[in-house]
Amino acid sequence: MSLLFVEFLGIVVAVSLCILVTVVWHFHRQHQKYDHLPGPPRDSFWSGHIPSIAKVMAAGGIMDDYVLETSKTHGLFFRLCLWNQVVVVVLDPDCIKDVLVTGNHPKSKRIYSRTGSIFGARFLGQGLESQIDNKHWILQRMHFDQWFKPNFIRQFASEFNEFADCFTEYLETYADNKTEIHTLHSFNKLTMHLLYKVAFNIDMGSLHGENHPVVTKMKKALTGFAAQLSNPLVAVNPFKWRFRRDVQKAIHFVRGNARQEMIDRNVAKRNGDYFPHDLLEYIMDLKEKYPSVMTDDILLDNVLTFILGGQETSANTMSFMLDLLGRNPECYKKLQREIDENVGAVSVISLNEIEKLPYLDMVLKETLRLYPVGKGTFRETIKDYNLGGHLIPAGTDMMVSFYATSRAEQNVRDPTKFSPERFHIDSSEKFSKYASTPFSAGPHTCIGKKFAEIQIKITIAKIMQNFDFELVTGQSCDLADNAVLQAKDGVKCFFRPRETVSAAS
Ligand code: HEM
Repeated sequence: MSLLFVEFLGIVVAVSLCILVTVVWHFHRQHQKYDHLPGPPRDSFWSGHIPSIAKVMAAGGIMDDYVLETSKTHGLFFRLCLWNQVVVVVLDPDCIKDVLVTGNHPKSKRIYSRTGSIFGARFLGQGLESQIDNKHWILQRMHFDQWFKPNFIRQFASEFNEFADCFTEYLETYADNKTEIHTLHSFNKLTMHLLYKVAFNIDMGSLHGENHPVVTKMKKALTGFAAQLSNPLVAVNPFKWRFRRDVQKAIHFVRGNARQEMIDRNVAKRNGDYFPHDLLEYIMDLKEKYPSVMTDDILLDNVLTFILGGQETSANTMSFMLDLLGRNPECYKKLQREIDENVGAVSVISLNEIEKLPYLDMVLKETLRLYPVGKGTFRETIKDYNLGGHLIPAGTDMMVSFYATSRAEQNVRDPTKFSPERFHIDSSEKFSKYASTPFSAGPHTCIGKKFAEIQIKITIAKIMQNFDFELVTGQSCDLADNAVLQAKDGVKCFFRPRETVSAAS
């Protein structure tokens, strides 16, 4: 061996040792900063609690199941280590109020900066969901809040009805009590078509047959979104290059399509054509009034944000609702009775009629308590912060798991039981309103809550008006975590037309 080679080897070993010592020191300092907080012991110095989380996921659970399990032994406030990153988990309702509402904490930069682009392709960009600059977010939110106000959304009641009718017509074709309907696929198509129509006046065609190309590409983009959020290694894995390329192409297609819609609308407006006050119209007015805030790119970011925020969330909620009703025949019958008695067979369900269905409201709330499809959210401390008597260092991510909070025995009585009555105004069971916040709370609360509630209630009421259904047997209750919470088997049902529907009294 030449002297030169030995010297070279010596340098390589010394540099590697220096790197190792620096990394060990960094990990050690990171852990030390949080050692005063409660939490389970780390599985490993390097990966922290990742092995335990991976074990739960390998057994068919989601990360939030691990969080819920941990809360049984470590309480409603604890720290978790994900590699060198420490996350403070907050499941205590009073602390959640502080994290989401009163404490004025911004969204976590580490988490939300990853939602702006997927594999380098701009996706949600700097729209409401991914905007981490608070000043810019406030400006956008202030403008969009107007469009999503309940009184504004009410004017779309006829479109919500029209789409629910298209959906029942679609179901009729297969309602022979022996054809399996994958309700999640069907609801996904419905919510995508409805969003495009109500928000952008775009007709995506029939619910039967092949998907519209935008639906197919959007699905691909969403798969990439979920993959990037759940496993950052997908972005660098050389064997995944084809997947990354397809996702990038899909995103370019979807953004290009939305951009073209905006151009076409401009031309049509110049020609004096009539348009409803849809979201696109509203967005384009904003651009004229505030050209420096609402650039073309920011507007496109928000178009995609509303589609992403509104489509799978509502579709999954409706599937979970059918699943829970199918497994709880008494609740099913009670809901059907309420709809028969208050709405009967009317063909257009107005918002006044929807307000006459308190049990439907309770069923929706209880469904979202058990399956908060948005799962959770993250905020960040900008200075050292005292939360519930625990000192949290500046720059820490605080995770609120809606799923684990509303399933924790400390927060809700008999939490795994489906009991819509617990949301009755006179219920003897009292729990904090921060024990179940599926639409989040505080300034970042879901902007589309009213939109989702109206859409879901009209669609479910129409299904119950027209059909009886039962779950296909042998389906698992396993959950999948694909950016939103999903039923792995998609909630398959058999439908049959109802024989008689009594008139509303
Ligand atoms: C059952 C249906 C829905 C559920 C459970 C849900 C849940 C949530 C949750 C938990 C958040 C807060 C996320 C966070 O704090 O990071 C959120 C935010 C948001 N949602 Fe929804 N959502 C639903 C439907 C919708 C609909 C229909 C739309 C639009 C058409 C929408 C648009 C948004 C937007 C834009 C945000 C970001 C708000 C902001 O940060 O200013 N969502 N949603």
